[in-house]
Amino acid sequence: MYETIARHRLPELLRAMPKAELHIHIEGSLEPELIFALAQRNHVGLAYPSIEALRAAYAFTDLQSFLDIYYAGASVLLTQEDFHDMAWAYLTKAAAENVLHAEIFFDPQTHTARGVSMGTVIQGLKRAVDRAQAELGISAALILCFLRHLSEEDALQTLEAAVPYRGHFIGVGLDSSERGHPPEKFARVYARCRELGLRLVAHAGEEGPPEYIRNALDVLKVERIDHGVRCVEDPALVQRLARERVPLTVCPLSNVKLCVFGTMAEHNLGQLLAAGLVATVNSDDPAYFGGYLNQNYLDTFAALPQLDAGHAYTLARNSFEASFASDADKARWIARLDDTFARFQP
Ligand SMILES: Nc1ncnc2[nH]cnc12
Ligand SMILES: [Zn+2]
Repeated sequence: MYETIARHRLPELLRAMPKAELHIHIEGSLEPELIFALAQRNHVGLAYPSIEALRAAYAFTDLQSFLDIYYAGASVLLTQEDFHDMAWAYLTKAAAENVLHAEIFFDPQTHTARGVSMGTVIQGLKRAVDRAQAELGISAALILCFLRHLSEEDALQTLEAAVPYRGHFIGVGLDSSERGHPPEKFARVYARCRELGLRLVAHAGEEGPPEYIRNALDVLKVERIDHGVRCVEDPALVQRLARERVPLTVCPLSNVKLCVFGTMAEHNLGQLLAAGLVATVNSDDPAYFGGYLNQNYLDTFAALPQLDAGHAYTLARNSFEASFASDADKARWIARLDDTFARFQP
């Protein structure tokens, strides 16, 4: 229906279209400038002498090489104000990119292991979420992620520490080092999360095999898969994901920076959409991977010639439909999306 919109208008359209972001680690939005400012404010020492030296270290060979530097960057976060400032900086940028709704991951174990309380993390983030709704008109919700390189016992204790703040987050996810830490390692903690009525997602099929995607669905009973790009290695799984309309939160710039794909031209987003999957575009860790949400859309569409305005519409619509927002909010946002595309029609 929108294929008639000229290719040269795509960048303008991609920027203007309303969209949701469903895969953003808030600690991955921490820009080097803010890392240095918070280090100074909190008297925390850093391993890098300057902002430029830190940024120069952002050359990753795989997920683990990134995670090592990402956890080091998060060490400057100590107070509620720090968590607020980090999330506020992200939400300000997202609102300027026509993101109407963001579902934001946070990694409490990264902070509680350093002696920062669960309340400090969650209340600081929640203040930014509430302020962004009031001052920027952007809707946001928090998703607590368990670190999969740690034990399930640690995840269970983390969940119990978060229960007093149950009203401040909508769901749980699973992130960090994927290989060697399969979803079934977290079966009991996800069962407890289901009892608590939390929404469930998990990273799977980023570096891990298609079996991790299957087990995230069958054992953890997740509602969305974060990344999931390796599903294409298992055609029966692709068929199932399409039939059951399981959303995939794909992160193109991340995938290239972490060498999941050699170049953006080799990314399989076009293949996922052609297979009828409910794929979405997301930024993952924008401060580390070279761009926020619109840059992900722009670079992907520039590199994949088969993607046109019809795909842009599908991706934006998928982002709303795959969100955990109310049906009324989804309908309102999709109406705004339709209005934007109508303006671009020849
Ligand atoms: N891309 C990613 N995969 C797994 N864990 C992460 N934590 C932050 N970004 C991540
Ligand atoms: Zn991620």
